[in-house]
Parts: sequence; C-alpha cells; structure tokens
Amino acid sequence: MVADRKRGRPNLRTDLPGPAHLSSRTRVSRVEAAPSDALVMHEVTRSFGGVDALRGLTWRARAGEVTCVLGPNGAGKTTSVEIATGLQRPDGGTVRVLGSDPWGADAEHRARVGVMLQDGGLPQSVRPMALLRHLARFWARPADVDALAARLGIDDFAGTTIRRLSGGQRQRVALAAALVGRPEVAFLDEPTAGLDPHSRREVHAIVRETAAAGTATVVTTHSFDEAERLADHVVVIAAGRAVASGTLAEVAGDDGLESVYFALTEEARR
Ligand SMILES: Nc1ncnc2c1ncn2[C@@H]1O[C@H](COP(=O)(O)OP(=O)(O)OP(=O)(O)O)[C@@H](O)[C@H]1O
Repeated sequence: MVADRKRGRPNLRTDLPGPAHLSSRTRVSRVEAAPSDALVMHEVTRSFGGVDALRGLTWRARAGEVTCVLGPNGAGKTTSVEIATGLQRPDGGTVRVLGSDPWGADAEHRARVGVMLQDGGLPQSVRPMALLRHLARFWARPADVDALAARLGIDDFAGTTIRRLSGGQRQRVALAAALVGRPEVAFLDEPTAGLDPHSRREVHAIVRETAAAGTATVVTTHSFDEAERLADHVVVIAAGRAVASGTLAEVAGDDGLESVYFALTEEARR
C-alpha cells in the first residue's frame, strides 16, 4: 500500500503561482501514457451552450490503483466521467480508456468498464437481486452476486423494487451493478454520498479490494477523509481543468489535502 502510493510520478507544472510547496510538485501539464494507464485524458474540452465545462482537462488513472477525483460543484467531474464512459463526446482533446476511444466503442470494450453514475440510471420496477443476476449473465466471469449483495446489505431489501428504495439503498445497488462484471476500469461517481457510516465503511473496503484485484478504480468525491483513506492517486479538478495530480503525499504535501484543495480551487476561481 505504501509502496503503491509512492509509485506515482508527479505531474509538474511550475508556471503557475500558488502556495510554495505546490510550485514544485503536482501541477498538471501533460500526461505521458504508460502501459499501466487504464485512462488517459489529454487537453479535453466540452462546452454546453455558453458553459465551458471542461477547458483542457488532462489526467490519468492506472490499473490497480484508486484514483480519487476531487473538485467543487460544477468543476467538471461528472462530465469527465461521462466522457470516459462514452456517454458524452468531447469537443476536443484525446481520451483513451483501455487503449480505445470510448465514444462509439464497441460492446466488447463496454463490457470491460463499470460505471456508477450519480443519478443511478437503474430500472425502477425491478427488484435489486433480479437486476444483479440479470447483469451478471452478461459477463464471462462475474462477481459472486450473493456475496456482493450481502456485503452491501442489499439482501435486507431484496424484495423491494428499486423505485421504493431509499437513496442510500439505491446507491448500494448502483455500486453493485457497476462492479458485478468485475470490470478492468470502474468509474464511481460519489459512491458514498448519502450513505450511513456502516455502509460507507463497507464501500471503502470494496473499493480498495476492487483496486487490489487490478481494476483502475476512479472515485469522485467531496470528502477529504474519503480521499485520504482510499486514494493511491489524487486529481483535483477546478473550473474544467486538473489543477493537481499525483500521489496523495505529493498533492497534500506538508499542508494536508484540505488546505491544498482550498488554495488550488480558490486560485482557479480568480
Ligand atoms: N447537459 C448539460 N447542459 C448544460 N450544462 C451542463 C450540462 N452538463 C453539465 N453542465 C455544466 O457543466 C459544468 C460541469 O458540470 P459537472 O456536472 O461535470 O460538474 P461536477 O464537478 O460533477 O459537479 P458536482 O460536484 O456538483 O457533481 C457545470 O457548470 C454544469 O452546469
């Protein structure tokens, strides 16, 4: 774990002002693709009408690591996850997931990628276990559905349709749906938002185990505590750009992740 955390190369960008330790580490300029990179985004742009959601976003995520993506509301995290999963087409830049362009990627590629989106996207009239069993049939080597459901406490509400579930229960089903195919890359958009402490702890354990099994596991979060617990690699996005990227130690420096985050994101607003 410690060795993993030390493995990352910092992305340096030294032409930006800011707190002293940040000028010597972690500023993002370009990403050189390495064999272990499951995701590479380079200078990605995406606008919606007059809103520039992504303004040259550059970051990467590696196999076997948890990459935590932090950033204020509206920074572009969900947009970048939706582009990485082929749900949106970027206006410019380069995106590669497992070596392919996710926009228009074939079913074989999509089967290697798991995604949990914020709004769930789950069918409403189905019961959770029926959904997970159905999804498991699409994959050659699915996870053990019963074991996954038990760990996430899904068997407690197995007889309830998804429409009737609480937000946190639906969240757990969405996570199970993202991981049941044992994907090579998993994008988890705020997987613990609204979860109770027990569920959050279990989700953290599952996320770490997923990465340990080799999956490039991308987690967006607003929680510094979560990033500090989970991340091998941290990316901070602000105003559509990655303003820092590196191992937790590289990004947090001596000041700590929270204080670095505020310095970077406030600077990006100016
Ligand atoms: N379909 C859309 N139409 C118009 N604007 C959009 C659309 N999708 C995203 N945006 C805008 O793009 C920007 C980035 O949004 P995005 O959802 O990616 O941010 P985020 O970092 O995920 O935010 P949050 O932390 O609140 O989830 C925001 O200003 C948002 O309003």
